[in-house]
Amino acid sequence: MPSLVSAVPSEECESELQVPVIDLSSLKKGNDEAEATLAKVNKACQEWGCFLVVNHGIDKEIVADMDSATRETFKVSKENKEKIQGEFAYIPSMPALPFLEILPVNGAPDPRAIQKFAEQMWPQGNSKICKIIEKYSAGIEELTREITQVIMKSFGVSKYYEESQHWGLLRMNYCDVPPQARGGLGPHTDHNLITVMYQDNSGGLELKTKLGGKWVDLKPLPDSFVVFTGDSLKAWSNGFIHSGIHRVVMSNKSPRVSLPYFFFFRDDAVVEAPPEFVDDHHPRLYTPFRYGDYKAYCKQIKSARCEHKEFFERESDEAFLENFLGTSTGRGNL
Ligand SMILES: O=C(O)CCC(=O)C(=O)O
Ligand SMILES: [Fe+2]
Repeated sequence: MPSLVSAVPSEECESELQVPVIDLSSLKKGNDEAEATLAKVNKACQEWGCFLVVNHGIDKEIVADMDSATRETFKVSKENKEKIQGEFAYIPSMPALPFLEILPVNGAPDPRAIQKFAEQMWPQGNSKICKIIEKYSAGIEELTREITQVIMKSFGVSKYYEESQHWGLLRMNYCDVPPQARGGLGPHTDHNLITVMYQDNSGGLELKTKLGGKWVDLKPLPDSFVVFTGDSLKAWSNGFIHSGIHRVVMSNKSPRVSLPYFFFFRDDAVVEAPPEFVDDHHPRLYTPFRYGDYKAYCKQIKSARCEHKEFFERESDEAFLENFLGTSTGRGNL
């Protein structure tokens, strides 16, 4: 399979330090253009674990409405936000998450789940915000599935994409840093397959380069979404796909909104690299594991760390996946 080329960052990436921008509309054009875009996606996954998408098909009005709806939602009382409980609960600002609040919209884009969410936030519900979240989350769900398939296609393994194996979670992030302070979200990788994220124009999002470990600004690009490939895809691709360390560092800015849509394996799915990723030169790096076990492992460690301030600043020198599996191997980012 031609895509199995070990990732060595090209000079172009090293010098310009610019995360690749993928024009999704080019995939629907002639074969040559589509092939070139797939090659770019493949390279971005191997070298960066991150890319931006443009011409993705989600109207900018829907995104702008969702940005406003998110700001409106965070204005509700803490008591109401705390009603969001369960596996994915409201997370108030914590010592390791200075000035960041996180609200999951569990069950979106299902309209009944969104209505339940709105009723928890506002006693009378909020049909306007429900409609906005419905439209946005349906769009981002479809886009995320499309991007997942494009990534798999770029590695020649799209036959393994199974609609029912995956699900998504929309989260609202709100970061309000007081004057003279510094805050955000500490360095981490995402544990899911991919994350497709809107960020407003505040800035502050950074990605660590795979080789060299330099922090690169993921500057807001109008009408784009940021895509991170996570630990699950790294394991599933036998280490070919990179899981990029990223963080948010902000000071002296007006409140920042971001909307990550996390795409997961189902808990009982077994994450196992298909044979296309394994050969004599690329032995199997990760023992197959049940995704739910890995998710629980990460959650336990992360929850404990939220209480400790040092985890905001601390460099993520730790590889969750390798520690979970008790291996010390990896391709490139350890
Ligand atoms: O808010 C951001 O820009 C990043 C969020 C993020 O990395 C996460 O929630 O995992
Ligand atoms: Fe993240």
